[in-house]
Amino acid sequence: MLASLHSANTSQAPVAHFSSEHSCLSIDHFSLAYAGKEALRELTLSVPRHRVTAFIGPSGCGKSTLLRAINRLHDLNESVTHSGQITLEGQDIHDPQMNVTELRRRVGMVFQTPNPFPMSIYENVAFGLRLQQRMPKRKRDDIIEWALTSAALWDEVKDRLHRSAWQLSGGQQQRLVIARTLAVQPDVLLLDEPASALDPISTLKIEELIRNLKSELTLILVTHNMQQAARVSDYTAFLHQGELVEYGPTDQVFTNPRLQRTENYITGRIT
Ligand SMILES: Nc1ncnc2c1ncn2[C@@H]1O[C@H](COP(=O)(O)OP(=O)(O)OP(=O)(O)O)[C@@H](O)[C@H]1O
Repeated sequence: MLASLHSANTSQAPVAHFSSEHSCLSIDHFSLAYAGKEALRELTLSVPRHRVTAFIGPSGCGKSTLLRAINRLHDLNESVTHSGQITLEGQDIHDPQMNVTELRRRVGMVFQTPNPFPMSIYENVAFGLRLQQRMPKRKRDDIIEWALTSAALWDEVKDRLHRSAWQLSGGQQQRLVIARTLAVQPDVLLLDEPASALDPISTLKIEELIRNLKSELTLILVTHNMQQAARVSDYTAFLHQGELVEYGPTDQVFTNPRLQRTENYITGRIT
């Protein structure tokens, strides 16, 4: 899959462009404001399928806002206004035909702090499946084993599936949350600083998991940790003050950025 570079019409940002055949999610001149204050400005980019795309940028540049927009988590916030378009596999996520529950099944979200539900390991992973139509227990058990295996947790929990999820370590809880999200078979996984609350060993496990999961789905990773973005992502987008500054193959963005602003951030001159 080759990314060509072109300039977005409005911002002149160097942007990797993927054909619709390779793109899973497309963001087209998307702007978002909280109570009239712009947090994202005219973002245009497409996210390639079965790759890890990292969003980096200083605090407050709009990374989490973008993830929440992709999941329509701002729907109940009346102060939020937006313009432009986000499409998932060609379908406008704000189209009246779009079922928001189905959107959130197709686009899973994992937050910074692990948030297992106060129930057993098994029930956590089964949670989303129970919202779907009735499923035979045998099939549900198979999916739970598959999701826990995909999240690299099965071997550690297979003998205590009915114990409380809260007995797990922080790193295991985060992998459980990822398993819970995978169980409903999303197309996209949004990860908002998924390892920043974890110790170094747990962080490496999450990074390895992210690299392995791209055979299953498309991943978008928000991280402050540039080494982490360089280690796990295939493409990197640099946001600054709500604008997309640069987007391209991770090696290129980190070793040969096209814009001075990107280099300033990567070398620590913008914090
Ligand atoms: N619910 C909200 N209401 C009002 N303003 C908000 C809200 N959430 C975020 N903002 C503002 O939007 C801008 C972007 O915030 P956002 O959290 O998306 O940035 P970020 O890049 O994820 O930051 P960080 O790396 O610190 O998490 C900031 O100016 C922030 O203050």
